[in-house]
Amino acid sequence: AGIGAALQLQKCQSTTRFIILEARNHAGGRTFTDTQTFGAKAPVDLGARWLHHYHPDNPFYTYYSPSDKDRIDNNTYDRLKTNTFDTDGKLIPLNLIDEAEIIFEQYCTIIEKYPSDKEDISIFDVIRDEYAKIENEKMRRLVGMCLASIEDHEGANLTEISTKSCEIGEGNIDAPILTISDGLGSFIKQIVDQNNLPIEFNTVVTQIDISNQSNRLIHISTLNGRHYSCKYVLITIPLGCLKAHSIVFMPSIPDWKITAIDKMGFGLLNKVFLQFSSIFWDEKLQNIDVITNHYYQFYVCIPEARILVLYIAGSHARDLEQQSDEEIVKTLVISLRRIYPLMTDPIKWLVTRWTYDPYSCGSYSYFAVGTDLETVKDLARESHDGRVHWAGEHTNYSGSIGYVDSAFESGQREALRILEKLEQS
Ligand SMILES: Cc1cc2nc3c(=O)[nH]c(=O)nc-3n(C[C@H](O)[C@H](O)[C@H](O)COP(=O)(O)OP(=O)(O)OC[C@H]3O[C@@H](n4cnc5c(N)ncnc54)[C@H](O)[C@@H]3O)c2cc1C
Repeated sequence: AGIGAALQLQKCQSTTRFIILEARNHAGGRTFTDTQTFGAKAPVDLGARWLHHYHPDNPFYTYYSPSDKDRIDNNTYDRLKTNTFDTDGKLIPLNLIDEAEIIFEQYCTIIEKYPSDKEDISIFDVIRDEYAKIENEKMRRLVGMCLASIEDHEGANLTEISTKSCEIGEGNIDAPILTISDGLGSFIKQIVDQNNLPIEFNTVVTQIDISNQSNRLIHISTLNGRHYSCKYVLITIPLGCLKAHSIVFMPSIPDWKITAIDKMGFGLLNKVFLQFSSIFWDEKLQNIDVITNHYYQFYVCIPEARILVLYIAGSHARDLEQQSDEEIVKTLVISLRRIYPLMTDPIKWLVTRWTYDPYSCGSYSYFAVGTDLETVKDLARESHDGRVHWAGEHTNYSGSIGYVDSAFESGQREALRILEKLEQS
């Protein structure tokens, strides 16, 4: 969001002076491509990997021309390029998956048709009775897996997600999805470098003082003892940091915004990267889904780097964060070995723990039970006499929320507002 705003402000730099204060030692926030752990030839995105809504309306469209190495898909899941294995390690035939998907589609229709005049309840509460009716244990597991894919997408448990609002904020979901081979984080970094954006790295903002009425200047203090003054400030820190009160506001954030911050859901999606000395799975596969007695394991395959990436969300992700890397890897290897008895142990691994990232405190926002578009509008609405502006994926009320392009669009939106005010003053 900060980068989107900065590019917009840069267009009018002759009249507007601005600076981005960034806590980390690099740009991109939740888009970061790691080229160290597995080497420069095996870049991995620790946060966002896919550029969704990839069509000419996407603000990134003009910034990037896909190369032959990149991929453009209609979906991140292709059933023909996915193998699904049951608890006994046996491959589940496609016709059973199809059957499960038909039931899942019926649930989606029930969710969509939930009456708008009824009290909001969780997705799970809406389908609970139908789900309980499935007598065949295998089918129950398969439908459960389809349901778990929603949890993966939202970063939250079905018991937490709003039935009435879950469809909002997806944007043009049918538009293609771009996978950049060098990493989405590398692409965002490239935009920052090419445009020479004025960023002060390693600058953790701790306090924003808007109380001075005499000169109408806002005073910003940072952890490394620096002070900045400005007319307007745009806050683009993640919702997780707002929930954790990581910046002190003087006077404090108004109650209506605090309510929105507290109510809106901020989910958790983690990734576990496992690199092997050789590929033991079918090289053509895009995904491997494994049903275990504890949770569903969704792997994305990166054969060119001999890597499998586990995506895990919600409470399972929170539980996993409590374990050591070695414990996590051991559990995953045990369930994978049931399918591939001859596989070797991974040679390298990497586990993300987004909850404990102090500059994110989770992964991305979702509509928690009881929230709606008004909540997002409150998150976006300026405060403190119009001098404090707000952007970030969680504020993008006129498009999608939770995505990289959502964040960028919200930054552009607020930059235009600030520019308008500066022009009028
Ligand atoms: C595991 C994971 C997978 C994801 N996958 C996808 C995907 O495939 N596609 C997709 O579109 N989206 C994905 N997302 C979501 C996407 O990454 C975010 O929606 C988007 O990057 C958010 O951008 P933002 O500008 O709102 O926040 P951020 O990118 O988090 O930027 C906020 C910035 O504020 C900085 N900051 C925080 N606190 C302070 C402070 N006190 N002082 C100074 N600076 C501070 C942070 O360091 C950060 O740089 C994923 C996210 C995660 C975590």
